[in-house]
Amino acid sequence: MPSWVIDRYGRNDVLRFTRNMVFPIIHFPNEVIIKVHAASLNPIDLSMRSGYGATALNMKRDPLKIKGSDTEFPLTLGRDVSGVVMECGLSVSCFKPGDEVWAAIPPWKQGTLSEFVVASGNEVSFKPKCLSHTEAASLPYVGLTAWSAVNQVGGLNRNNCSGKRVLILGASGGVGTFAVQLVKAWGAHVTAVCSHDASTLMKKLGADDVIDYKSGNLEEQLKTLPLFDFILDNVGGSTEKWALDLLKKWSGATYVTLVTPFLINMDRLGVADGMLQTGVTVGSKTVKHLFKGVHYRWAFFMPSGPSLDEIAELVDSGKIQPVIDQVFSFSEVPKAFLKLEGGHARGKTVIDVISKK
Ligand SMILES: NC(=O)C1=CN([C@@H]2O[C@H](COP(=O)(O)OP(=O)(O)OC[C@H]3O[C@@H](n4cnc5c(N)ncnc54)[C@H](OP(=O)(O)O)[C@@H]3O)[C@@H](O)[C@H]2O)C=CC1
Repeated sequence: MPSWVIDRYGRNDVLRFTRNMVFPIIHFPNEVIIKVHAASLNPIDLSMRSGYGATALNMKRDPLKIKGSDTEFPLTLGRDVSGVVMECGLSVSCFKPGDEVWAAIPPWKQGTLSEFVVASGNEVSFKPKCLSHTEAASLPYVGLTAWSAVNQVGGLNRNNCSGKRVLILGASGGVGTFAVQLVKAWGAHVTAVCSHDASTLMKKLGADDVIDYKSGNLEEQLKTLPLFDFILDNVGGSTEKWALDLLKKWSGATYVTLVTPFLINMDRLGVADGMLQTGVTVGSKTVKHLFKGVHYRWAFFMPSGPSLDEIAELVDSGKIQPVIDQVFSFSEVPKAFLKLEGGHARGKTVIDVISKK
């Protein structure tokens, strides 16, 4: 089947189009095969192209590897899919061939830059009815990441979010544009931090305050605002040195970052030492900030069909809309990677897998 694959890690020239990728088969009774209509790219695709996370991901891939090949290559990138169910394993009762579905495929599985992809039934959900496949493919990975950070790790939900002051750093990208809409839909007061040229988009998505991080000292600008109940950090780096001081103290206020050294530590130090290092880092930071009266947390993308069901409801009720930066045809996948690599995302980079171009 037609797929974009890599045979080694590296820069953009490692991407290779083939018509001869082996058609996927159902290994476990809970799996479904999806015909991919559209996919999208995320920063993790760029990182994985260069070998990021290979140590940990290869451990998870092992059960599949022993079924045929002794390496992870040829490896297909791409995490998001919107498409149509082609075949279901024997224990799949929620879906049948012909259903229009969406999913985010975890990074240890073969990806969606391909004509077909295999997913576990519990990773799949019915596509929002109001969206085309192209629109739908822009949401699962960033939506589930934001859901994990805001809801599962941060503890915010539709019942407790009303009136809470939420700060989103890096609000103009894939995760940020979703997170702004999510907490706004739950009634929060949202402060979005982005470049000046994204401020109209942020207002359109519902942000109450928009701060341009390039105009003057960001920390000083944010200190002039009332304290926050929740911070989502999509930027990382030096931000966490000062951002936690913007939280209300001793009130359960939480800072959640998506930029963590979890997989890098394992690539650098091996699995055991990498996990140890990660545990020590997150543990010491959590305790340090707990003594200062605020919560410090890391969050990760979590594949989940049930969470996608909830996201689909928000989409179909008009509370969350896809934010698409640019759409590429399947033949333009390398160009789409270069676009993503250029940074300054305003929402998502989408691939129309079955377009005729
Ligand atoms: N832990 C996990 O499981 C996951 C982690 N992530 C991570 O979260 C981060 C965000 O992901 P995603 O939204 O998909 O990325 P995108 O590339 O879509 O967006 C990043 C956005 O941040 C903006 N930006 C860059 N620097 C700053 C800054 N200093 N302050 C404010 N905004 C800034 C960029 O625009 P501009 O430069 O023009 O301002 C861009 O709009 C990435 O680092 C990603 O790796 C994502 C998913 C899962």
